[in-house]
Amino acid sequence: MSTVLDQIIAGVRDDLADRQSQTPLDQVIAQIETAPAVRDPMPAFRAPQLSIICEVKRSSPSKGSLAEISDPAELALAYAGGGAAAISVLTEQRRFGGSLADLDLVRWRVDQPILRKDFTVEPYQIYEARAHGADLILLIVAALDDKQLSRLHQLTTELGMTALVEVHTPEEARRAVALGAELIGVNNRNLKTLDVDLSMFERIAGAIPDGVVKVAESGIKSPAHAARVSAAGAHAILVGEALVTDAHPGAAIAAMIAAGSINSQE
Ligand SMILES: O=P(O)(O)OC[C@@H](O)[C@@H](O)c1c[nH]c2ccccc12
Repeated sequence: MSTVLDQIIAGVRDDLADRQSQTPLDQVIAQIETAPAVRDPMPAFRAPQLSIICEVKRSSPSKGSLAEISDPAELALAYAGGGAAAISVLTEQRRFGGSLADLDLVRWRVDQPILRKDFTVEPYQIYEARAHGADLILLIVAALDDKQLSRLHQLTTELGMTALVEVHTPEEARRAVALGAELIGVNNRNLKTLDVDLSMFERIAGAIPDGVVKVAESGIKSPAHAARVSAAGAHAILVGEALVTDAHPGAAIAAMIAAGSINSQE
């Protein structure tokens, strides 16, 4: 039976084929020449305080529509004002309502490193991310075999970007570590069923060696949640829904950073 992840990826591949026929790869590669320089997100993630990657997300397969977001750059600026270490922009269209145009808008107005959040399955998407000014891309281990994973990871590094390598099981964490990933995200949401369980991070973080930056992703809605994953070893959290649905996202971010940084203030 096909999982939600399989269905999402089938749509992503269709949309990708359309873009590839409109803009051949050599044109995308030529666009990289004029793209802004890549920003390195790792120093901020390695800082003693809890870092937050704040997500621009209009809708999701689990919740449907979350927020209108007529101006993604305006929202990203509010995130930056609250202390975001990086901004995640969902570019998947069918289920998340995003686009590369959103990425462009945010890139023009915000100085923080930007994650192009999509279901990366082909090198084309990585060139495209770089051409549109992304600094990080997402690699979902559950969606890729080891050969694809290592090819896509290597290309990301060659283009000067950072890969956020996302896992949901101890076996996927083992594969991410074997790849040499320096930034690993534990998704508390199972992309095959969409169930969220905050204890996933706690269960998997211990299997990720020191030196790797650990990100707790999904289902983090409050300062208490931020404190919980920080106590379990998260250097950063990735938050979408709780911020796009909050009237004062900047204040919500500041409260999460404060609650999640108590452990680091020894
Ligand atoms: O909105 P939330 O529950 O705060 O989650 C944000 C982020 O973790 C989530 O959007 C996400 C994590 N991994 C993904 C992979 C693809 C699309 C989306 C995601």
